[in-house]
Amino acid sequence: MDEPVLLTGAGGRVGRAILTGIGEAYDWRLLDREPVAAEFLPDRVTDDDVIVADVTDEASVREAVDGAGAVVHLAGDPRPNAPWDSVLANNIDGTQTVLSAAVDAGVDRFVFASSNHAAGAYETDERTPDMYRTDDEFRLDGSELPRPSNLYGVSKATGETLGRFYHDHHDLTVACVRIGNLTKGHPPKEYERGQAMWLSHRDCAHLFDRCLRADYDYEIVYGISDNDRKYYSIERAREVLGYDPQDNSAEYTFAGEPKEELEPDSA
Ligand SMILES: NC(=O)C1=CN([C@@H]2O[C@H](COP(=O)(O)OP(=O)(O)OC[C@H]3O[C@@H](n4cnc5c(N)ncnc54)[C@H](O)[C@@H]3O)[C@@H](O)[C@H]2O)C=CC1
Ligand SMILES: O=C1O[C@H](COP(=O)(O)O)[C@@H](O)[C@H](O)[C@H]1O
Repeated sequence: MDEPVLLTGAGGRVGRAILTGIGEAYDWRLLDREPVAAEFLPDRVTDDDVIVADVTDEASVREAVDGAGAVVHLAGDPRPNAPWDSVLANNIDGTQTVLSAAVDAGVDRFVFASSNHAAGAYETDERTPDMYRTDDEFRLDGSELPRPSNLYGVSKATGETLGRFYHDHHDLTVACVRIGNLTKGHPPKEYERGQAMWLSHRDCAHLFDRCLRADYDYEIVYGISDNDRKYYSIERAREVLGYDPQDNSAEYTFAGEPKEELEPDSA
């Protein structure tokens, strides 16, 4: 891509994973309401490319998106127990502000950080905990209707719908990534659900790279590594985006230790 990519929420956990993995592959504009730590800034990023602003501040967002070819929109309140006033402002109004500015600026594609919590209510008492286990065949694939776990999940389902609206009416290419549970170095410890939806840092960066490069129209995909335990299908992401994850929570013990290091030396 020749034009810059605007990354909102650049200083957060997902933003840092993306910048660490593919920071040198694009010309970035980074927007966050907090300063982005210098250690995560790609080499070519200058002070002019870093915007400290809120995504609900329309004038700042319009300036940030001007001339960008794509937007990766991460900024928002990530707390599953976030209150309505926060998700309404940061997640719903913020996403609409960025989408609206993006189409007005002629941006071609928009990659949205949705969440497992947009569909968390499929995890019924009858299905859990079996669905978190390797031998269970239940799968969600992104074609199902949203069933949010909480108001945060409602805000993510709303972001997906806003993306659909701007795709249908303004021809914007949109990918909504229902991110599972991103942790660095190892899967969430002693947490079956978290290990079923683990997204490693390198698979996260690779998936967002594929969202920026692949040819598609509007997609909802799950963002998890290739975990043996899984209840989210990653087949659509493989087929349409060319996602080829390298990590699997089964390569770690339940306590989060890499199994390889525990195996006796075979030499
Ligand atoms: N970390 C995870 O496992 C998952 C994350 N997500 C989504 O990914 C996105 C990023 O999440 P994380 O990096 O984990 O969260 P984070 O809290 O580490 O990062 C969010 C970043 O966005 C910024 N931000 C928040 N509200 C803003 C606003 N109104 N204007 C400008 N900047 C704002 C924050 O300053 C922060 O740097 C969120 O939308 C979250 O809902 C979804 C599923 C799982
Ligand atoms: O959307 C999100 O989901 C992950 C996983 O959810 P959890 O309920 O298992 O913790 C969460 O860690 C992350 O903060 C959130 O943004």
